[in-house]
Amino acid sequence: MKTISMIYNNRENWPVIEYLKSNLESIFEKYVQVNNVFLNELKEHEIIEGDIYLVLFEQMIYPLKKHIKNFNNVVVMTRGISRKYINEIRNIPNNTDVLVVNDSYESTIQTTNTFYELGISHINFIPYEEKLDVNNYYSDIKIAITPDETNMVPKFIKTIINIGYREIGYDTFIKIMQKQQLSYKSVNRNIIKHMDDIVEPNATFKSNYLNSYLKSEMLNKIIFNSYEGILLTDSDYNLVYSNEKLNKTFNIEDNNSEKNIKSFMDIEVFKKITDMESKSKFIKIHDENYTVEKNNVMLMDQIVGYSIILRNEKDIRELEISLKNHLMKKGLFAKYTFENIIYKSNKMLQLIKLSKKAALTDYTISIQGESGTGKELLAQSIHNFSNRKDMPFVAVNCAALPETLLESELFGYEGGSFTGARKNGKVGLFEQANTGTLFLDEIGDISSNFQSQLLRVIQEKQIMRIGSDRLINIDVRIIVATNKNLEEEVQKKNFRSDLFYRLNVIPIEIPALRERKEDIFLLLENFSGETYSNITDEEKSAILSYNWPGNVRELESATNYYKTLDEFPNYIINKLTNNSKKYILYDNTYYILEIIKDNTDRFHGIGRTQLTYLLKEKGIKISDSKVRSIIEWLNTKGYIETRKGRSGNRITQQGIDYLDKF
Ligand SMILES: Nc1ncnc2c1ncn2[C@@H]1O[C@H](COP(=O)(O)OP(=O)(O)OP(=O)(O)O)[C@@H](O)[C@H]1O
Repeated sequence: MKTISMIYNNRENWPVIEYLKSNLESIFEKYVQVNNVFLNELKEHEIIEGDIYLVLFEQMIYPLKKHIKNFNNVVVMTRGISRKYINEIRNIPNNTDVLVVNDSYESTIQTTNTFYELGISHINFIPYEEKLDVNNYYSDIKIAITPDETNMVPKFIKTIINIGYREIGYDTFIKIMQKQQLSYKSVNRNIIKHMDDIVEPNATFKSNYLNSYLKSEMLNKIIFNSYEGILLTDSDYNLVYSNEKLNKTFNIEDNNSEKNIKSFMDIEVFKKITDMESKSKFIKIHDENYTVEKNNVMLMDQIVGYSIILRNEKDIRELEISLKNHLMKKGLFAKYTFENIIYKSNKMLQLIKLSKKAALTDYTISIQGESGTGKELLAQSIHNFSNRKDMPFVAVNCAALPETLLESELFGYEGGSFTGARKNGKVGLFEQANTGTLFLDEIGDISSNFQSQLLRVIQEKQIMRIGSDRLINIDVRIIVATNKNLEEEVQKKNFRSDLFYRLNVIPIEIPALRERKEDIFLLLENFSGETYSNITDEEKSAILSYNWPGNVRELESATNYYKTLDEFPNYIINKLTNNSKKYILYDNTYYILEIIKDNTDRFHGIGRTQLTYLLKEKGIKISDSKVRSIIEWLNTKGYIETRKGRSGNRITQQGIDYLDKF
């Protein structure tokens, strides 16, 4: 709490003394204590205590010389006039003589000056002097203005405009506030309210104050509540500003400015911060990890201070998680990174090197590759490696949607713009992907009309929702993918060449799996897990010689098949044996299906026990649980039907067709 010493000559005008005290207290509330000091009661060299010495007139400063130590804290009070009386004064006819009466000659002059400074000059203000009020000196004057000193107005004057006690001017409050760092929210609010009530000569001052207050409030809102700790110091590391987060980190009581930051930091932390040469550094503070960024504040070529920003690793992670959660909830999230791409081949190594470089740019990337080669996996990895990784990743399969739907999905629409449209309209995927990445899969399949629309969006970086005439700016990185050869499509005139060149800025071609056989076993090992060691050499050579038209996706499903049934599908093994019946050795599924077929007519089907018996009879060693799982798989494929009771398992037409393929 600060003390304001209000200096008066004497106690004569007690109501004003009380009034001014309450005026000060109404603005500074609990933050100040007001003491009245009367010059005529002070002893010879008596020192007045106080953080601020508030005097009514400049003339009072001189007598204070003997009683105060620090003249920096003397403030001369300005006074304003309540707005409600001004119009009454303005309505006085031109050139009228008006007597101004106040309790002392000094205050009478001060009041008169205030009127002139407020631009009221159409009347003649005559300052009242008691000693002249003899011999009808003022007898021609008919109107008097007084700040509540009506009893001092000569009796013959009938019209008195009482403007009430003059209030303390807002510039006085602001001076006190700035000198004593009393810039509390409620104090600022009180001053602004007070400004509306009184008129003061210095109107520009008022608007400047209001603007700077609004600006600082806005900055405060952003900076003060930031999740980052923000600290501003002078060049000697004395605190100039700290926001709430920083105050909490270091337990700083508010408005502790002019303190050296050393006073609230551990010496090691202080040293690390002051010694910092690089812009950013990791520092442990109270056992938590922070990244600290320090920047010089320059004036001409001199360092006048430092701005220091602290980010708690935990907060950054939480922020990332909450953004990711939000995007995940909305499905706008890329799951895969380059770490998830399994490869060994040099071809893939080069491709990943190129993709990583491309990821760091904002150029459009065009991925070409057969189905199942990992185009979406690569697109997601590129997004997660790019600067947009914390922003949305939106994938659209262009071949899966009819043209009109694709258009409304991508561009969105205004409410009620077509039949069946949602009432409130729809935000398109371009907008949802804003600041992130849009992955357009199967781009080779879009209609020529849609090709034109897409070209426009890519060129203009703006979209317009269907049914709207408002352009929306978008900042989206586009990755397209196709299993078609787009160059050939351009030659065949199925794809616009201008769009092709726009999309093909960085072309990446993923080789088919058969063109990078080195990757096959590594992928197989990853997909099969523990069961990898059970895979026989014959199976491996079959896998290697198979040409994998479905690429990695097909290898993944074949491995899942193996994990369930302990063997690979016939069509893979068959390739090795070149259509010879030897495959049966490797393929119990085929053998079981054949037995079921042979038994379907005779017994209307065959039970599992009987089946296992027949298998054993033929010298095939197979566990009961294995037979069960093969039966289940054949059922799910629709190759057999399993009925309860004795009729057991029967082959279906589909099963017969499947067998016929071999
Ligand atoms: N190199 C790889 N490492 C690990 N998994 C892979 C690899 N390549 C592809 N895959 C996996 O194969 C499957 C198919 O990949 P993806 O969907 O990315 O292929 P695509 O080329 O986009 O297919 P389509 O053309 O059919 O859309 C996915 O499960 C993916 O995780």
